[in-house]
Amino acid sequence: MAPQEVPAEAFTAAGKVSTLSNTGYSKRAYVTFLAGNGDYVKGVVGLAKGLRKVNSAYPLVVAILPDVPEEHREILRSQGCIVREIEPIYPPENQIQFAMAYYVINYSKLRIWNFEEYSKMIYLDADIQVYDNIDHLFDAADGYFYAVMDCFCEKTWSNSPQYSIGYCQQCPDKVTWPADMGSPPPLYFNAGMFVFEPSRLTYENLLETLQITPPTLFAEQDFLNMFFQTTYKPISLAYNLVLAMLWRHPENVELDEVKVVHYCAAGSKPWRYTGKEANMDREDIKMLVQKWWDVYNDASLDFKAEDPVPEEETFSRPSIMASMPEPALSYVPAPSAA
Ligand SMILES: O=c1ccn([C@@H]2O[C@H](COP(=O)(O)OP(=O)(O)O)[C@@H](O)[C@H]2O)c(=O)[nH]1
Ligand SMILES: OC[C@H]1O[C@H](O[C@@H]2[C@@H](O)[C@H](O)[C@@H](O)[C@H](O)[C@@H]2O)[C@H](O)[C@@H](O)[C@H]1O
Ligand SMILES: [Mn+2]
Repeated sequence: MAPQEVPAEAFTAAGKVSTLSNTGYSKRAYVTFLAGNGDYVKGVVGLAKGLRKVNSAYPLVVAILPDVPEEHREILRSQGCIVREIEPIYPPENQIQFAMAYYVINYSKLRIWNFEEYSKMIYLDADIQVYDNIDHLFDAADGYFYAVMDCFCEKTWSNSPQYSIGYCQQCPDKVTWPADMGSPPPLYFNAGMFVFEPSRLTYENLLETLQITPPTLFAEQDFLNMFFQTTYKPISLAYNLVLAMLWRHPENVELDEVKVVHYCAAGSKPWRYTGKEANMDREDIKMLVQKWWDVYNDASLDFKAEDPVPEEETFSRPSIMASMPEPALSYVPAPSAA
């Protein structure tokens, strides 16, 4: 276990915040994000079925942008998802060009901090699959932001200072950080999976801070790393295997112990996998893509009428909250990101 990781026992019963499963104000849920009318909806369906397969005790909330078509919303409801429409969020209008265009849509993820009827949530990208039960992560101590450390070695990082000197936090001793570049970057997480506590106050701080934070390469992932730098707790990569780790840092990966797989490497999205991109012809990649399809195609994992019905899609906030206006935000209808 890398020294910086939170020991597994941190998630044991000791210090459990609440024994109520999902009633009252200690509700818990998984949450993902869906934008556009493209095929990421398949990712969400796969995730909903994967969570059912591992007998998760908690529902899956899907935060959707207005451009998600009704047909896709219906598919998600029929799979037992709680569908919640959110408004897009863009960084300051005049600075969007500094983030890689593809990622700008991901700033809208920040809306999930406003789902305050939940006390704890686990965010999962739609290109993630859960192969072992991870409900115990909900018992992690409050007050921290839990996520898995990312890797800086893929080409997507080519415009970053880390990449330019061949530094990666996954092997910090390989290339020492040069003194003339200041102190080494703080531990940096992949924002495709994280454990967090929704809160109106945090939500407003996030949005206010965003308005004065120039966008950078990895858009909301960079922003979240800055915002949660002092409360970030690294957890084992078993909870978010960024696929590039298989060829960039195989010595850090114990594939048999991986619970969550993140299909973020170029060409690895199962629903559009061709096997033609770099590394996509690896046997482990082919196995993991097939594993995703096995869940997606398993009709026995479809939501059934006798399954516990997900909570209402809308909720009544205590009166004081209902009267609080949404913070003024400049946003434009999001382009379909699909
Ligand atoms: O057209 C899109 C692009 C992205 N996403 C959502 O935004 C997340 C982040 O994008 P992606 O996973 O492609 O980024 P990566 O992890 O590959 O960098 C996805 O998992 C989806 O949940 C989406 O719904 N539609
Ligand atoms: O908007 C920025 C995105 O940044 C992250 O993806 C990156 C990161 O994983 C790099 O390390 C990879 O090299 C790269 O391929 C991949 O796209 C998150 O997974 C995604 O949810 C989202 O936050
Ligand atoms: Mn992803």
